[in-house]
Amino acid sequence: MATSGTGGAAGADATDAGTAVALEDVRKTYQLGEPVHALDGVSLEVPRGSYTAIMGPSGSGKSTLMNLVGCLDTPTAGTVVVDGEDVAALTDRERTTLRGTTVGFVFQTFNLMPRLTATENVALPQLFQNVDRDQRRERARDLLERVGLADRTDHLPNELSGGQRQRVALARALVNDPAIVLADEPSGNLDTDTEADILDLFGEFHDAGTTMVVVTHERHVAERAERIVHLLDGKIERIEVLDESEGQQADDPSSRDRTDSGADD
Ligand SMILES: Nc1ncnc2c1ncn2[C@@H]1O[C@H](COP(=O)(O)OP(=O)(O)OP(=O)(O)O)[C@@H](O)[C@H]1O
Repeated sequence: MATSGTGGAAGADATDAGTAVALEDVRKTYQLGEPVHALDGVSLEVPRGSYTAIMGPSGSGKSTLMNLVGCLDTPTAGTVVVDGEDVAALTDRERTTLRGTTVGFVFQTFNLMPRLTATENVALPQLFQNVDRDQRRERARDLLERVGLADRTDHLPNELSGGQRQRVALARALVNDPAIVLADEPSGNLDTDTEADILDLFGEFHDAGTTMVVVTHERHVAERAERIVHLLDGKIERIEVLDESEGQQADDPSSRDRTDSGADD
């Protein structure tokens, strides 16, 4: 299950209960003067409960891909299916609901509310979940403790360091226990110890069944995943299967370091 063995069959499996995210021949073109083909025919299946890293040079389309999977944007062509839903077929309201309940998004810019404390920021997404105030605060404080901020719960964002803000954003992304966590450069601002704590936390969520998709420039961060999708010029260059922990790919040398034919035109 660590990788799609069938390449271009993403669409066929799009509503498969075992698939968290399916992209089929996805294109995203920005029209700013000269058209920019940020994604140029990407097909990818992300199995439920898997841990995927996305790597690639600056401008290769990583953030564009994450925005599509996070239901923040729609493709120019092709289909994006998240948790069984074709994102393009949803109304704005349905897309917002899917984003709020199924996906936890850790942005490169943290988007914290400046006038809310760390606890209030983390508790915010639960407002849409019918959780009462005390429970919201308790859950938020618990997560802040898990990201190492037990002593900063009442601080405002501008009273926190960049790395601490990053951890508040992470706690907020996890607060609704989303089925899919998307993280764009999650450890960019963190010192080595904090980074290790965050990556351990990702590992815990993955062990508990959460689907993890992490964009990173750092090889050691990517190596926490089961596979690395390498993007180049808006296309999947290759998919590298790591999968040390599961052992299920160990007998299948053909699945290592291979090119996913479904990703190519
Ligand atoms: N809103 C936009 N309007 C126009 N062009 C855009 C827009 N967003 C991204 N692009 C262009 O699309 C391409 C892919 O950008 P994207 O942000 O997805 O790359 P990336 O791999 O995430 O890069 P980085 O590692 O630098 O964050 C780039 O050439 C970028 O300039």
